[in-house]
Amino acid sequence: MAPELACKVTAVAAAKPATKAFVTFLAGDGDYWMGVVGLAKGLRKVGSAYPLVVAVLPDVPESHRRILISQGCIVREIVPVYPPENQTQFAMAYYVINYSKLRIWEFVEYERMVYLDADIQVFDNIDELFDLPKGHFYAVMDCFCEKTWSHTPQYQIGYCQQCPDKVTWPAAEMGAPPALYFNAGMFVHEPSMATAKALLDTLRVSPTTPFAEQDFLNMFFREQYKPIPLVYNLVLAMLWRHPENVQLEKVKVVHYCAAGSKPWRFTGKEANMDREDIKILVRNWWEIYNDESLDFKGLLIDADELEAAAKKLPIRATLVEAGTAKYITAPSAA
Ligand SMILES: O=c1ccn([C@@H]2O[C@H](COP(=O)(O)OP(=O)(O)O)[C@@H](O)[C@H]2O)c(=O)[nH]1
Ligand SMILES: OC[C@H]1O[C@H](O[C@@H]2[C@@H](O)[C@H](O)[C@@H](O)[C@H](O)[C@@H]2O)[C@H](O)[C@@H](O)[C@H]1O
Ligand SMILES: [Mn+2]
Repeated sequence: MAPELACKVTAVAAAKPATKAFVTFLAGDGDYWMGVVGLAKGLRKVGSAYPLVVAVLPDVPESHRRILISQGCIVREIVPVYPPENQTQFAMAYYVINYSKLRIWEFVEYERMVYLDADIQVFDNIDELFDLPKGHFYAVMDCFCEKTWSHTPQYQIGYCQQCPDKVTWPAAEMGAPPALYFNAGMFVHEPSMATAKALLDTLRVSPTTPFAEQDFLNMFFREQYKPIPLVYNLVLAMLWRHPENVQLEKVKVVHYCAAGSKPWRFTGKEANMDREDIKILVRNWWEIYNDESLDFKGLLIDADELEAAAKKLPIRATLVEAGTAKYITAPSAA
């Protein structure tokens, strides 16, 4: 075996198994796979040391799974989680599938994971999040000012946790103000079968609510929740709702969650989508998505082995066959 290859293989073989990883969620046969590819390339661009796991529902087509594997992702199929009898109108009808995110607590081969929605892009290295003290649930505070919150008392009186002094919470009439509430598009968690079971057992007896699994996670982790700075999950509405809280040049993670802001289907026609800052953020997403230098290079594998990989076997092994020195590097930054 060529000496330079031997050291490569040794280096890979010696690499510790990944006990930390980013994880995202993919459902359906629509275009969110483009968000996952963008995220995988973004994490590679910032030189993250951890792989990207993609929890896919059974309805994600093989063709999309192959694309994700070719970008170095570790594809894991999950069993869908359906909420109890659906008594409520979700803020967005498709939110019903988002309860399946809860399966990522079952990924117990990882001791720590950072969850990122597929409509998120990472523009600066955030690996430090994996080393935050254990025992807490870390996520960024959300904003209550968008119309999607019109069902809530805080929206009706113009109260938002992002500016608690602007409209004082009328405790006398309305009791205690709402607990700090996080956006569930990004969070740091510790997989555990006990937590996974407790989540599903609790879900079974919890009423569904407009923000689906986001509301549920806020209720479940209410005592452990620790806010982390907004730079780790810029919910786009903050740009026009609370610009005083945003220093865009310091933002590390952008969450394209505002209506009409998904970069891969951006038209610029919806409210606020004609803003210069939004157009720049969408352009920045596309620059990463289209950058071929960020494509995953480490996969030297023929079709039948890709077939095996597409059957959700995580690619971590080093395959070296005498004669045909083929090897797969463990996905580094996804
Ligand atoms: O058709 C869909 C809708 C949602 N998602 C996943 O569910 C997450 C939450 O949905 P979304 O980000 O659209 O919600 P928002 O943050 O905009 O409220 C997405 O980021 C994807 O990871 C998906 O894979 N396919
Ligand atoms: O299923 C509920 C979803 O709720 C959240 O999105 C909302 C929330 O951020 C609101 O505050 C915004 O107003 C809204 O635009 C945005 O879509 C999460 O981002 C998403 O991952 C998912 O949990
Ligand atoms: Mn999102």
